[in-house]
Amino acid sequence: MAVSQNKPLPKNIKYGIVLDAGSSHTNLYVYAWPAEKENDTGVVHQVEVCKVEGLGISGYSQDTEKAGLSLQQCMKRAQEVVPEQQHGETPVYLGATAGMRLLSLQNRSIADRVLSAVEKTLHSSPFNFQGARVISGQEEGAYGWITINYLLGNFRQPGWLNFLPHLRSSRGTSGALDLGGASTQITFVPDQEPIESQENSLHFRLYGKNYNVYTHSFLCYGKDQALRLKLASDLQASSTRNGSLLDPCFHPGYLRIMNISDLYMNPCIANGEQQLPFTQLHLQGNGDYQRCRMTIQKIFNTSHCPYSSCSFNGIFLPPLQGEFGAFSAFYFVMNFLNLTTEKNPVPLDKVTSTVERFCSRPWHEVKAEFPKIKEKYLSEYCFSGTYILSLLENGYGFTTEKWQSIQFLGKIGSSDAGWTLGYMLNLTNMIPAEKPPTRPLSHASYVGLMVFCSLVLVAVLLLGWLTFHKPKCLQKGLI
Ligand SMILES: Nc1ccn([C@@H]2O[C@H](COP(=O)(O)OP(=O)(O)OP(=O)(O)O)[C@@H](O)[C@H]2O)c(=O)n1
Ligand SMILES: [Ca+2]
Repeated sequence: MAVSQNKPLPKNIKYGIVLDAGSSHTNLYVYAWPAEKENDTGVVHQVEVCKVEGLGISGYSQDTEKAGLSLQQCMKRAQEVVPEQQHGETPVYLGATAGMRLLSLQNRSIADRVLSAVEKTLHSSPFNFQGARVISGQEEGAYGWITINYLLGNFRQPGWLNFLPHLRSSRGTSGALDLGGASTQITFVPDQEPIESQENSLHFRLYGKNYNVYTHSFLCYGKDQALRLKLASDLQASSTRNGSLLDPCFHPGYLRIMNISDLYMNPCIANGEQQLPFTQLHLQGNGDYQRCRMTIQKIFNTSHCPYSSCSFNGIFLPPLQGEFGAFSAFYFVMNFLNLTTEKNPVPLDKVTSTVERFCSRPWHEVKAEFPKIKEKYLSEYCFSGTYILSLLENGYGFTTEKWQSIQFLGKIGSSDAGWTLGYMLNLTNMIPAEKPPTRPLSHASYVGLMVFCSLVLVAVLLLGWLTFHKPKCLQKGLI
């Protein structure tokens, strides 16, 4: 085999920027990759994440201009990270998710104004602005799946192993579970083919391989909207006359006051505001995991299924298959509960008992233990932990055994797990349909191979010399 060498070129790094305009907040990601390796798998990585201060862009419906202004600080940060001479060639994309999907359903013209406001800010930056749009739930699921499999190296078929077919990477892909504030996605390659429902079926050809992927995005089943669904269902079931409600999903001693109009002001709650004799809801926590789980259960309708199997609300779900990576709020919540630190997945019964114990702790104690965590997050980890268990166990059917195939992940290497990287890879045509031809060895591998061959040669020569000119000490033995 002839060994050719790639001369080390001066590093030519390219950059790309994606803004993830989520329902609860916006993150700006800067990605970088060596220009000459553009089509390799696994070379693009995150070099910066900037968290935009304040609300998600859909939260500025009352003052749409502010949605644009809110992005300025992170755009400035991106200008510091990307070398100035490359600003003009660096693409910027903004993708908005479920918060904007809901706002569009509620009031299309306000949603358009929010998008125009963010476009204005991005246009005025020195980067190459490529567009701001609301991405579909299907895209969100698909790009999340592409991101994690790209970062985990599951698309990689190492060229140098190709002549040893039995060693060739036979690992499959990993499913993706994403939990946001307003929607949640499940995406994986099922065993069953074909996929029973067209709208849940995606087809990709990546690096010379075909993938038939199942995906579904549940709008309104992100953790913030799911809490609203639960509260609306609790209210409907209760006979409260003054708006006081005991809530088992909050800690004992926790109190929250909400405006009824805020609760109902959104398209997730189908039957809208009923004639209630009060305008405010007084929630009083009592930290009871079992009851919390029962109230959450009610937001999953499992009464009908027009397919061979369903998750809930009549949505098709094929049998779960393979490993899963669970990220965003799945990770934030599990990580807070210290359930992501061990090497192996934490068993389901331990997760359940941890959430149960956490829910039962008095609020003043929890607050004193975690003074630095935002109260909005902290007060909801009991609900969120219980919701995650309901969604995964009852919604998707992860049994005790299948639970072990879920890995909760925040980052893979330096990159956050999420849909943004997959989105950029796709829009910049960085994932080829066919496998790129095997490249000659990289400089580092070439040097390594040469050093290795030299060492082998020296060892052989030494052995030969020892065999024919045995030194006296070895002939007699040392004792
Ligand atoms: N350390 C953190 C960070 C976030 N959250 C919560 O996690 C949820 C989801 O966050 P994220 O995945 O960022 O959702 P978005 O992308 O904003 O929402 P969506 O994808 O639905 O548009 C939010 O309720 C947020 O309050 C949390 O509990 N702890
Ligand atoms: Ca999200």
